[in-house]
Amino acid sequence: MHPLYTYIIQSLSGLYPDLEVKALAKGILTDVFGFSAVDLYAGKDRNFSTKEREKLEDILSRLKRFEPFQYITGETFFLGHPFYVTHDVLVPRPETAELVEWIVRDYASQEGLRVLDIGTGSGCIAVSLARLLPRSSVLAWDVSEAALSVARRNAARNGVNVECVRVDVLSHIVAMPDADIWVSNPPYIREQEKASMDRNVLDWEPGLALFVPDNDPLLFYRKIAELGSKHLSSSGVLYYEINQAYGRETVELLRSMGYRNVELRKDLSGNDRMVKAERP
Ligand SMILES: C[S@@+](CC[C@H](N)C(=O)[O-])C[C@H]1O[C@@H](n2cnc3c(N)ncnc32)[C@H](O)[C@@H]1O
Repeated sequence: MHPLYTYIIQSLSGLYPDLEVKALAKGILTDVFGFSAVDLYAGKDRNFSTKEREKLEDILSRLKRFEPFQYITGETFFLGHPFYVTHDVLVPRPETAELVEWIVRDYASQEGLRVLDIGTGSGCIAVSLARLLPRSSVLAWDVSEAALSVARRNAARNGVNVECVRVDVLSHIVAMPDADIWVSNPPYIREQEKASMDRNVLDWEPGLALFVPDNDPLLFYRKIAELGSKHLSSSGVLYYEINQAYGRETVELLRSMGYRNVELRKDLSGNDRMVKAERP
């Protein structure tokens, strides 16, 4: 094993689970410093400049403060494709990829769909749907202009068109688009859950993307469903990523608003995570 690999492991040991420390050590040396995995495991030496050494120390000190590795490198992969991430956007999660896969399976044979992604963040959902649904037109909303600029860069990076517009979905919206699919992974963590959250999320990811008031955890789901019941196309479908603690409540909310064929699904970890519902 390369001595730098061992050095990184020693520096981070005890701060993260062992497997994660190993993954970080490999990620730092291969993704950031361009080591090949073979050279790394063979312990093959290569010149490591003073500048590289300084950069490594900077990365380690940021990891010691639990900054997510994706923010340090400025990018991540979602459904196998590269996405820029900054502190203005949530790091895309694997559960969200499962939601995108559900939509793509449902609409595999259809072309020219109109899609609206509400709370687009990095644009991971919007950009992936633009890439995977042939000839679709995709509109992405977010209240954060900084997030929208990341989403625009990600659309360009992945070679797709996504129209990114600043909209506060909780306020009065003047122009509602016609769309066949509405998808949203809105903020859904209650303030009271902060106490049990990992520091890498709590200290570093944008609060605007995460939290809802304790007394109204379904705030975004209700508001978006209200708009959808009037403005989704007549055969339109709503897809949500949800808080695992609120599967039943979200389903009941949508049924009570007249949505049809409401379906709740679990993610790969077995938690209630996604809901699909047809327009009333
Ligand atoms: C949980 S993040 C999801 C980001 C991305 N769609 C994903 O799945 O990784 C929620 C997003 O909703 C945005 N947001 C928060 N409040 C909003 C509002 N009132 N109107 C529109 N977007 C909002 C946040 O800026 C954030 O980007």
